[in-house]
Amino acid sequence: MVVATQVNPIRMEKIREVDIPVIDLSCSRSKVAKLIVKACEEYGFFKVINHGISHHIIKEMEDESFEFFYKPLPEKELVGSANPFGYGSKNIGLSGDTGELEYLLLPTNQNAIAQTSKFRCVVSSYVKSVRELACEILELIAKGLGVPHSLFSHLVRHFDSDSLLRLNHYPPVTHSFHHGDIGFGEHSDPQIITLLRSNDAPGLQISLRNGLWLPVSPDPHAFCVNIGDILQAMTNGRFISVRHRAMANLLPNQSRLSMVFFGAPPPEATIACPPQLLKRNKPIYKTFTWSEYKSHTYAHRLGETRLDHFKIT
Ligand SMILES: O=C(O)CCC(=O)C(=O)O
Ligand SMILES: [Fe+2]
Repeated sequence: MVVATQVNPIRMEKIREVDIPVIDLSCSRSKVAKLIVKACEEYGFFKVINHGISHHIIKEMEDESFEFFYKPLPEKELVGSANPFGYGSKNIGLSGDTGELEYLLLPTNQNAIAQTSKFRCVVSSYVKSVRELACEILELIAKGLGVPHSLFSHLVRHFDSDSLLRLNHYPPVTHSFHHGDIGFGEHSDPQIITLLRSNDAPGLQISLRNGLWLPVSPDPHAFCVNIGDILQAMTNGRFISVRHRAMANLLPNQSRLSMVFFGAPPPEATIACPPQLLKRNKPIYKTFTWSEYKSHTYAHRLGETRLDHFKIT
């Protein structure tokens, strides 16, 4: 006897709820190291809480940033255009990309921020704290991967490290903008690691492997951490340099501010996957210097997958 199977005419597809990993840095180092490596492999993105950076340092940096952005345009322009450091509005980079934001690019090396004004003092203590947190995270990654402790962090601690602080201000857009309009276009960050802190206005989204965009809920008490292209190259593609974007700020009365630290190598550092991480695999990427990578990045559009150019074919 043949029993007819009942076919449900409506096929329900359960879209898996994706939770962004939130990692509590006050847990044991070995547990945290494992969780971070897993997050870097699955998403290239996670949040950290209990990170140890004082609320006071973050708040002062936020207040000073708003004070700068609320100045009249001619005053903001006095700091020079954002090439390589200074003020920019709407134009992102030199290849024609634009966005619904204004921003300030600041150097992070000790000499450049010799303390002469309140603003520079505040930047200096924020950078010091966030650089230390970035290096701690890189050391936890090294532990999780079983490679020497300072394999990645020494590049960011190096005196000539090309690390950068970027302050992004997304004022509320006033004209004909719609839900879904972009504030800062899709890209991956070229450096080693990025630590982003935003105020409580939403906007950041990350791209999942299946091509869906996942909004990241704002949390002023957490830092968002994302893997950059250099760490994808140094792990031979094991870690994902996550593609992300920021949506235009449609809030009627609230500005969005993101303060973004990019941990970068010194210009002449050679970037290659160390033998311990290659195991028996062939290297995917050619060896290059950070300065070569940066030149390539700046000569191309924001949305390009710039690391592909360095693939061994
Ligand atoms: O403001 C944001 O949330 C994203 C900014 C960003 O991706 C960047 O500055 O590289
Ligand atoms: Fe970014």
